[in-house]
Amino acid sequence: MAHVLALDQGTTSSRAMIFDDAGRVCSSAQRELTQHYPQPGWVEHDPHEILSSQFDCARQAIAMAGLKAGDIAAIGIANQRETTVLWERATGRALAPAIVWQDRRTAQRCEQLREQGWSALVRERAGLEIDPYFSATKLAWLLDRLPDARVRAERGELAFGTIDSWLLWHLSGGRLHVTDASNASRTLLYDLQARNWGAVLLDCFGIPASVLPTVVDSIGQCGETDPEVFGAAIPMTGIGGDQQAATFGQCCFSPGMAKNTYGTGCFLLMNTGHEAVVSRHHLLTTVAWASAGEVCHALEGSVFMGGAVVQWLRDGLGVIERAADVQALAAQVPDAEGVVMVPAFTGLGAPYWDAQARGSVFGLTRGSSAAHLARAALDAIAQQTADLVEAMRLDGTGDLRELRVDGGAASNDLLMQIQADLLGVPVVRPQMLETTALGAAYLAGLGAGVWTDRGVLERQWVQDRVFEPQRNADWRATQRARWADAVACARNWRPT
Ligand SMILES: Nc1ncnc2c1ncn2[C@@H]1O[C@H](COP(=O)(O)OP(=O)(O)O)[C@@H](O)[C@H]1O
Ligand SMILES: O=P(O)(O)OC[C@H](O)CO
Repeated sequence: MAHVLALDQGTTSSRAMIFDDAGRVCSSAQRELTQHYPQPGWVEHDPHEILSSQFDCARQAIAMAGLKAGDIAAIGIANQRETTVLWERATGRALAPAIVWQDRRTAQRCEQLREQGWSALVRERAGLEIDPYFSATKLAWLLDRLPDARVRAERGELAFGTIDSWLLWHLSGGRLHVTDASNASRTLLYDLQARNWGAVLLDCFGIPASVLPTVVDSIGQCGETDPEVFGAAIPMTGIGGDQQAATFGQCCFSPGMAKNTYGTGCFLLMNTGHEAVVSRHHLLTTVAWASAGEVCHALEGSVFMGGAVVQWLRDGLGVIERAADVQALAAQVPDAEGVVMVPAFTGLGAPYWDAQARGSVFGLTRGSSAAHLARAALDAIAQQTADLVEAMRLDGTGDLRELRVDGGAASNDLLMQIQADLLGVPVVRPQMLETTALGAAYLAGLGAGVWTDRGVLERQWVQDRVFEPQRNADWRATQRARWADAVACARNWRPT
């Protein structure tokens, strides 16, 4: 029996899971990652803690499965995307903390670039919005702020990478400086048509080509681990940004299929096939995966506050003890009774891209309780997702037939029912909710020949529950209109 090791390096934790060739979980290990907030709007990780936590749990997962490194057929990597690391090639030491995708320090620079009129060209070439979310302005910030960094980068002494590149560099003992196309397509520097770094984009963001990794396929061998790391050389045959990996793990292999992951944020990706559909409604065009020179694209909507709203109810307001308690609290009331929450705590992502909007609650009365707030929080998660589905429809993707769901908050039955009601399409939850790690294993297993084709994987996908819509179109229209009003009010509020 063949075994595949999946490394899932996420925003809040590093995870490692071993799967057998029937797609079953043999072992799983996880380590929390320290979050650093050195200034308002800044979010950082220690790149070396990312390495130690990820490698420790990989070793633990191998041991827990009763295996040795030599028994592992392949390693697949799925990672938090956009997060930016700059390191010294000679020593492999990071020059500064990693700037995390949630970090807003380059908001002004992005505004400047938008004012200079770069948005249309960038959207056309990179498929993305000019927003601090993506890597390019984070990397430029490091090159401009760290002593001698720009000169050293131009001399070829420094390497840039998203977390996949950073892990691969150290897994290979400093031999590999690569990234896959799905991660590259989150940097603002990758030209979707040229299928490589784009000279105009490098110019726009002021990035020297000498710091960039080589772009490789998501499926296929890119190298082997240094035997020092796990005790034997293991082929590394799969790489994907975590949301693209989850799309693969959900077996959304055909155009029109979509998944939404309800984690800290919500990330909805729809497979658009070979075509890189450029959105006219502020969604993102992204590489889903690349294999044997073939590229599959996706339209993506990224929502910054998903399950994190529930964390706020827990840690900020203290109205629940555990995230899962939100369901019972929200179920105490039949609906939010006019309370609408817009969770723009860090601005709004797709399709608004409004860095200035702030979290707001509307419609409070003397009768409003914690239960109404909890209900409004779940409504808000589902409404933000409905915004994305609506934008996709306007982009001409056709009507969504069903939405596959995963991530921590997808275990919430009430949220899933609200989602189905607001979308008017079935919401389908698989038994396996760790689809990111599963997707990394699938990419790697296909790359190593553990699985011969995607049909085998489709047969391993098992449904847990389908949530059918229970409300009519009039109800949906009223709810959506109320939400649109609330979003407009939240966007009119300007923080001082
Ligand atoms: N039953 C639940 N209902 C609603 N939200 C939940 C529930 N369980 C977990 N969450 C939320 O889901 C998120 C954790 O999901 P996870 O997929 O582990 O996220 P990530 O990979 O982004 O760290 C947290 O923000 C948490 O508040
Ligand atoms: O680490 P996650 O699962 O919250 O995913 C983060 C995304 O990749 C950011 O784009």
